[in-house]
Amino acid sequence: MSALQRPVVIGTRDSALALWQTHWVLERLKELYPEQSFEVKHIKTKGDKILDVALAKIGDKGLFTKELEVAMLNGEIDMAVHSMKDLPTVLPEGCTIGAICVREDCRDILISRDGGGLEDLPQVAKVGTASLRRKAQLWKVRPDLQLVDIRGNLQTRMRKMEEQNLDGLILAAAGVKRLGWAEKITEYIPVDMCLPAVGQGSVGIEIREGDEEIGRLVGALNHAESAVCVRAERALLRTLEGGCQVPIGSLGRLCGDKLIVDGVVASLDGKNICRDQVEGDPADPEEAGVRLAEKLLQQGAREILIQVRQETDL
Ligand SMILES: NCc1[nH]cc(CCC(=O)O)c1CC(=O)O
Repeated sequence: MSALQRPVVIGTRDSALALWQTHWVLERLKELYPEQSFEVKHIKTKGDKILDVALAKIGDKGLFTKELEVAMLNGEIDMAVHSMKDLPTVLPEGCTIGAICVREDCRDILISRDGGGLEDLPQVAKVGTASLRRKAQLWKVRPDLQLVDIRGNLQTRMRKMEEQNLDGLILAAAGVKRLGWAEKITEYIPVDMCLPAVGQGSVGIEIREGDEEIGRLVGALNHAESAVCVRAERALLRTLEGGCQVPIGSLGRLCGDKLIVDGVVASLDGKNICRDQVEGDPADPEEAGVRLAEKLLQQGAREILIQVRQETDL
């Protein structure tokens, strides 16, 4: 591919994790297109500015992505690098996903003060997580835990764990590993116990719809297997109309020539949990995601979601 006669501008949030992910994308692009010049532009999002309110209460879709999309549609940047899990399932008009990159470990992890796993935490231990999805699923196995809201970027959360005297912290493995803190992980939480967030562990590149040059450039970073799994998960979430404020988890996996998709919808207290699995065709991941969502809705997820929306007042 011939180089564009101008630098290609990559937009990113400025958290340490976002920068790590953006530099990973930048390095891959430079390897692929040594003749092309690139620039990185940092953009603050609403989610980076409002740090003292629980995400479930802000409840705003695109909290970590909107300012980047505006900059992209204005032509200030050519692409935006996101954690797929922060990217809403419906994108603004004019925006599209150019690539879903190879997925890191998709699991949630525990960092505990005493170095043990979930089972070793003392009764009524205080554990930090802001995610309703994690709370609901963990309460099912450890109803005694005090799960306290904790927000901010990864460094902030680690600091708050000390300051607030928490016994543990639940985070996504991908972010912790990317920041080089893998040795702090005291347990990988099995996905059978806690299904990850839709898209967790995968980095996505959003581009302008119809921008063929940029589309070709970033298309090379698409990882077919990861993309199939994440597309199925996103179809499930879109069908359930859940945002980060609703306890929904999902994981797509390729097993031979089959796509296996798991999904969960939970009440806020974790007492009512609806979880199931479907098998689908990797050639049509959306069909599998939608079918699983409909199956869950029939099995009680509809009532759970109505109740969650009332309780979170959104
Ligand atoms: N909600 C914040 C967020 N967005 C993406 C990640 C981790 C990296 C990933 O899932 O790709 C995190 C931190 C966390 O949940 O611990």
